[in-house]
Amino acid sequence: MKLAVVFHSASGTTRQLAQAVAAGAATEPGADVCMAEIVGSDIVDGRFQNSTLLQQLSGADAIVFGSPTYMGCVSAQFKAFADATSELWAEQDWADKIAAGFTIGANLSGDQLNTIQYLQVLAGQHGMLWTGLDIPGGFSTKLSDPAKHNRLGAQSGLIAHSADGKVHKTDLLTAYYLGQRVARLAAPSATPGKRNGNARVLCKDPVWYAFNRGGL
Ligand SMILES: Cc1cc2nc3c(=O)[nH]c(=O)nc-3n(C[C@H](O)[C@H](O)[C@H](O)COP(=O)(O)O)c2cc1C
Repeated sequence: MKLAVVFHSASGTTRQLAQAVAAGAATEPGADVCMAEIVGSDIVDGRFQNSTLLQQLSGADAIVFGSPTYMGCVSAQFKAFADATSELWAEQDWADKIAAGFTIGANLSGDQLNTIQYLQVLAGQHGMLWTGLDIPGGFSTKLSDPAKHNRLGAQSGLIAHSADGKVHKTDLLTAYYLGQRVARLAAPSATPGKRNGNARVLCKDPVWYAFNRGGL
């Protein structure tokens, strides 16, 4: 199973989340995970021109989209990438791939949800199958989750917040979990509507990469 994380990041916080998503996805047995970063030189005269990256994504079973929130939506660089997928859209090349998304903003309520919803619409246009987070913020009565994943409580995708350029450990752990979840759902053994194998193991310790498989 191949999973790609495609993202844009100017100052590195979205990149850290992307790395965490990829690391979480890599824990799924048989997962082949790649990071695809959208960079300025991919964009020529306002158009995203990196056809190699697009081909790479077409070969994936699951794609996780990541962008910083800029002015209440994805960054211009991410949007240039999204516009360039229109030829693939015409063929519905990405139909039935699993999709998910994440974003980060400097304000606690900095309109990040609109970014997630844009990513969800993008996935919908491609006929992809969107997956969010199955963690109800701090309100779970069934989960033992001392790390308090999904601290900001968004479930359509991961919303993170950083006021100082540092990424909160819990946001990284939630990104890691999102990667695990997407990889698990994209795995050939996945059964729709059922959790399989080692599903839904939350980290007990909010330390980056201190993944504890004895979770639940
Ligand atoms: C042009 C621009 C627009 C931004 N707009 C928003 C915004 O609408 N809401 C928000 O919460 N943060 C906003 N931010 C802050 C960024 O989302 C935040 O710094 C983020 O961590 C940057 O991600 P990066 O480190 O991956 O580049 C904006 C930053 C820039 C440069």
